[in-house]
Amino acid sequence: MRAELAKLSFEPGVAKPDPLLVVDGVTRAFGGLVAVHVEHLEIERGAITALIGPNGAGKSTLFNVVSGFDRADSGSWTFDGAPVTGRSAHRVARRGLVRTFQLTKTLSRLSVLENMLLAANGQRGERLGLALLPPVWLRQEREIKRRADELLDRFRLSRMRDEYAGTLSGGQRKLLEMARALMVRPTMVMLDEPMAGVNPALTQSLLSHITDLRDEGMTVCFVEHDMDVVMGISDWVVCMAEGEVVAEGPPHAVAKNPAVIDAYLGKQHDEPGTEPDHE
Ligand SMILES: Nc1ncnc2c1ncn2[C@@H]1O[C@H](COP(=O)(O)OP(=O)(O)OP(=O)(O)O)[C@@H](O)[C@H]1O
Repeated sequence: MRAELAKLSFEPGVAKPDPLLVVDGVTRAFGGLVAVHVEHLEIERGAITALIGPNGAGKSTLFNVVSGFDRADSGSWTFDGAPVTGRSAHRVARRGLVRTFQLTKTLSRLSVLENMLLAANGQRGERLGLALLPPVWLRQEREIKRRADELLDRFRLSRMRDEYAGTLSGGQRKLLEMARALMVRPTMVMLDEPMAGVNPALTQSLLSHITDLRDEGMTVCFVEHDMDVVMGISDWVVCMAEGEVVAEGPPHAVAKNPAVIDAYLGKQHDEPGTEPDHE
């Protein structure tokens, strides 16, 4: 349905042909600051959606709320037709929605493989009865290891399998973060600045991993500040400013959208100390 996106009206909150995630009336405030106030947002299944907006626009907070890492003050959201409002991150992940973090969650004093196995935690032993039966448990253990090795191979981290994760470069940590997210075989991944701090060679590799995931049918939503990256791989772009969705559309339409230009320029103009001197 990706091709259908170009036919939509490019309005904030526009209905998508086949939405996987649907957000309604979600608000989240910190003290007096309304970090997120999203009236309606649909994320198309099987597409790459970029979430852009100036610093403090509410992008990470929205990711946190829908993925179960933070609570909303109001609103609801559904994933693949099922209500997931207020569910824990663990339960949301079991439904197929997984997020990664700007600062990766890898544990430096564990090996790369152990980090992968930890990400699968919760798959095993979900049903206590089964978990108590050693053969079943062992079979699951083997399956989880096989999945981890397959992903380490895919992300070219096999060489590092038994090294401490702390020895990985920044870019390799990002790859590991993505590989870990895939351990639970999600249908949608939310990537928070997957390219930040990554050298140009690995950026290319990360970008092709993201498009490969989409081409295999996964839904990808990612927060990104680098507009070249956004333009290069997104099927659709959502722009937030001051907690709200201010524009949506295909990359080139969004780049020209006055609300988007305002969001970025307005931020600069509002910055204390950047006012022109009228004296
Ligand atoms: N735990 C928190 N406590 C207090 N304020 C918070 C908290 N988390 C976020 N905020 C505030 O909410 C607003 C939105 O922050 P958020 O991190 O979601 O923005 P963002 O669009 O992801 O920004 P960036 O691009 O800089 O990561 C900001 O003003 C931020 O300071």
